[in-house]
Amino acid sequence: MATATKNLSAYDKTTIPNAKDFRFGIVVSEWNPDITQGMFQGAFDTILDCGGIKENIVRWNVPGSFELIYGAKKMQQSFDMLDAIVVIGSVIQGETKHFDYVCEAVAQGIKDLNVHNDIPVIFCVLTDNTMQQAIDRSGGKHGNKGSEAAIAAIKMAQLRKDAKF
Ligand SMILES: Nc1c(NC[C@H](O)[C@H](O)[C@H](O)CO)[nH]c(=O)[nH]c1=O
Ligand SMILES: CC(=O)[C@@H](O)COP(=O)(O)O
Repeated sequence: MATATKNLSAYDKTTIPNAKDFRFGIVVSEWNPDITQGMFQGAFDTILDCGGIKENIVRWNVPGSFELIYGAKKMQQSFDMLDAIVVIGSVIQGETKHFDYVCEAVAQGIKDLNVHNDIPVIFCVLTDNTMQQAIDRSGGKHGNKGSEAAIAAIKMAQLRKDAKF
């Protein structure tokens, strides 16, 4: 289903686990900061709306989306009690193929963290053709991908908790 046919911020709280006991890490890229800050706010607000506690949310910033990989890895090594991590980035097509390499590298790197480590890392990285597409998906007409990512983080934290018993 294309984003254009759904609202990224829509969720039914009755279907979401309570987030009160979960601790979240959020790594935020500083490229396209208005976009990434909008997604951070969406994620932060959604976690609190679902019962999360602001003191249980830690935020680190990194220079660009490529650095989300290392930032998430080091966050896992620095905090042994996190239940899920959300990485937030906005990659927008420029004149060259750099967009392709950054997007592929970040997707593969975050995938690898999920494969090799025990903390779910949620991929909240917009890969847009234009700034308007990014605006539309970070609190604009298509909702907020940060909210969608927060819901995924809560659900995966619960899955990880349930899997231990
Ligand atoms: N063009 C964008 C970048 N490029 C920077 C890379 O992510 C990286 O920081 C650099 O190559 C140094 O390693 N990053 C974004 O997040 N968004 C872009 O649109
Ligand atoms: C995704 C990028 O790195 C890109 O925005 C950089 O722009 P350009 O391809 O024009 O150098």
